[in-house]
Amino acid sequence: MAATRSLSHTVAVITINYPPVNALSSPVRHALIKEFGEATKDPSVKAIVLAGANGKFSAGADIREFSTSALKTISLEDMNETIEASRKPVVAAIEGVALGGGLELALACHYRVANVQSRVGLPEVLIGILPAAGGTQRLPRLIGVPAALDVIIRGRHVPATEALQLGIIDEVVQGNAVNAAILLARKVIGSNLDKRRLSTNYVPSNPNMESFLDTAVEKAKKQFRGAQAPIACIEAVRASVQKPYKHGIEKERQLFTSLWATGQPQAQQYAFFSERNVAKWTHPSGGRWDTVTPKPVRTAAVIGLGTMGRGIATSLAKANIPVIALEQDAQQLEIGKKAVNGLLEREAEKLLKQGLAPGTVLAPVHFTLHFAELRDVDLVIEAVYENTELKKEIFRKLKSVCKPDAFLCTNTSGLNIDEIAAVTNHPDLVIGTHFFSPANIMRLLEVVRGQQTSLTTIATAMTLGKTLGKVSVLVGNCPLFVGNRLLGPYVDQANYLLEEGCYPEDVDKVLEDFGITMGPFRMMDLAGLDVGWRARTEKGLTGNKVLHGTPARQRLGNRYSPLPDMLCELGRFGQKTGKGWYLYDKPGGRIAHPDPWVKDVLHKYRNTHHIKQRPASPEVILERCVYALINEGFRVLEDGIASGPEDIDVIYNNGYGWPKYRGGIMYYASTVGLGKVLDVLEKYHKEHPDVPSMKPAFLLKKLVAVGEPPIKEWRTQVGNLVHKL
Ligand SMILES: CC/C=C\CC(=O)SCCNC(=O)CCNC(=O)[C@H](O)C(C)(C)COP(=O)(O)OP(=O)(O)OC[C@H]1O[C@@H](n2cnc3c(N)ncnc32)[C@H](O)[C@@H]1OP(=O)(O)O
Repeated sequence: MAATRSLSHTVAVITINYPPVNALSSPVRHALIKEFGEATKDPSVKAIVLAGANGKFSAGADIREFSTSALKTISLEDMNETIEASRKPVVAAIEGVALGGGLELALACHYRVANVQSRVGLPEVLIGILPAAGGTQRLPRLIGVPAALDVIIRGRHVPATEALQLGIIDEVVQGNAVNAAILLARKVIGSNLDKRRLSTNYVPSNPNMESFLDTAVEKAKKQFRGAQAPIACIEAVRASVQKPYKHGIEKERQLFTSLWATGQPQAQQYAFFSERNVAKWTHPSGGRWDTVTPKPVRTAAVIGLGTMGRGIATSLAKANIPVIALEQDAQQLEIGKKAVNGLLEREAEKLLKQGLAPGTVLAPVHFTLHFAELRDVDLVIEAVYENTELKKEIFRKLKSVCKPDAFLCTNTSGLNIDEIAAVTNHPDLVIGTHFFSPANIMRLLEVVRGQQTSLTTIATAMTLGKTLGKVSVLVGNCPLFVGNRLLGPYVDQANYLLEEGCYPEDVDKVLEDFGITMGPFRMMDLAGLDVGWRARTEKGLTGNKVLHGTPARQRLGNRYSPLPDMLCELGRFGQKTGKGWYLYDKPGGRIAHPDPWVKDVLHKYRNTHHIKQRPASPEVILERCVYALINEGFRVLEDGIASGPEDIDVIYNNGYGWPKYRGGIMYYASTVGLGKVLDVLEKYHKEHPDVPSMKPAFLLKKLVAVGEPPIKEWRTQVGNLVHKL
């Protein structure tokens, strides 16, 4: 049964029971209407409590139903109207989550009681839609327009204590919310419910309301660049102001329909499910997430307290895993300790605000200089800077101090895991973890399996990622793994565009207008141009190792742009030096100004190399940069480094500022049409055979040849391909 009913004296308790998250699917809506109808008719029932089984009220509408006709059976809002109209008081008992349609259902109830650990919210905007079951109409009526907009546009999960302060919740309890709701229900039997029916109230307004909403639209356009859902949310809330409820509901429906037609909800919902699917990892050997048992990680150690190590140590402590943090000398240890303690204090403040005792959530971090103290930990994360020799030296030490079954992780953004694992006695227990900075905030984690990494090690690292609140993607071991590997051809195209006539701000603008958080040049300035320069110097692409007589714009017969090297040779490393592709007010400044010096250098460079200036159109800039990413994405799939397009998309959405409303790089390719991507790449490659990264990938050609199957079927084609190679 999708919903059950029991009786507690005069109170009927109707419980949604639809694992895993009590989504309000068509069977649930039918069952709720049936149980509710019976409870309403039953003269022995004087009040009703609505609850969710297994400690969760409801995660809202069943997202999988949006693209089916099931949503049209009984609409959520029809159901909500029936509940709100009840003459018997209805109390929502919120445990776990009341999100989206779940909160909208609770808002249709006359009272709401929540457990202190629960969260409520209207996160529809994050999946490209708006709360269209009365949420944009009832919430402003309850808490006013500014507070409602803040909750709706950001789609944030509001902790119960904050929800109480905002007025969303009537009562917060430490214990069982259902028992508390029954008590409240009994108290309010026979009371006047007129004011508790939110749809009958008017939204508080003031003369500045229209301009407040106009400003909100302008802000949202800037902040969410191209995402339509936040704007639709504001327009729906606008329709609630001083208008009858029915008017607003009609507007909600219209906006939902127009949003659906943009394709953004479908892309964001693909992104939502992809994030869940990547947890269901598979290994080329046949091992899978559901057949391998992870080992518990009760204690962990972090080696190196630079930016990454601090974030990782904080992340572990936040997940209630006691940490031993190790540094090489007393001074570094002291600096690291201060930084970690600062981060933990901020976390403690957040917990206090949520009414939670930090001591029960945050585990202790112990700081040390001594490797011997790592002897009992279950898992070590080495997070020293990117240098294979240094990492190997540390892993040699770990081999002699750690217990033999300790898992050893190396945090790297692209070094060879196998080379590091080879210096230990148990390469099967070694795995790569590529955290993104700041590691205590960024959600993405690339988990990198080496040749010998065992399935248990993989399962343990993936589970740890989940415990840390990360979205973890299992990838294979190749230089730069998935995320950074794809950046190579993308940045190359951006550099070539400069050579040919564009300026950094032209290229960045096109990609940022497309929705990418930061264009390639602003991104490089932020990351530090010296990082790539050092790597190119080590590879012999620039610096003293380049053979005398090598043409400036060629390496090993392929096209090469020396422009970034030229900047670095002049000490222009980006934001940190106040100069890079852009000019900043001061070293460490954040506001990028187009730099006349860069323009001048580009003019001279083009003259020196006899390059005819041909500024590219926005369409060409977009295609060259984005299709370069896509093509490398197909190569990553061919090489078995990522196991499906979703993996690549999750990585780019969560670690590289790709706009989620475009689904992901590979999803975007599927919406453009693989045939078109192939044509553009083929044309480019014909004109520039010296840019091998733009040679269309075999898998792309194959998918076009088999009739461009939908993205969910690409995995099968990859499987066939890998078997045949
Ligand atoms: C007409 C429009 C009216 C209303 C619109 C809506 O209500 S839209 C839905 C709004 N709700 C949300 O966006 C909530 C989405 N879910 C979550 O944020 C998380 O799942 C949640 C509830 C916080 C639980 O997180 P947790 O990490 O514990 O689990 P996980 O995310 O892995 O989810 C478990 C499985 O449940 C599936 N799922 C979650 N929410 C929904 C949903 N609303 N509809 C359908 N399915 C949902 C999720 O995909 C997981 O499935 P699995 O097969 O196990 O991978």
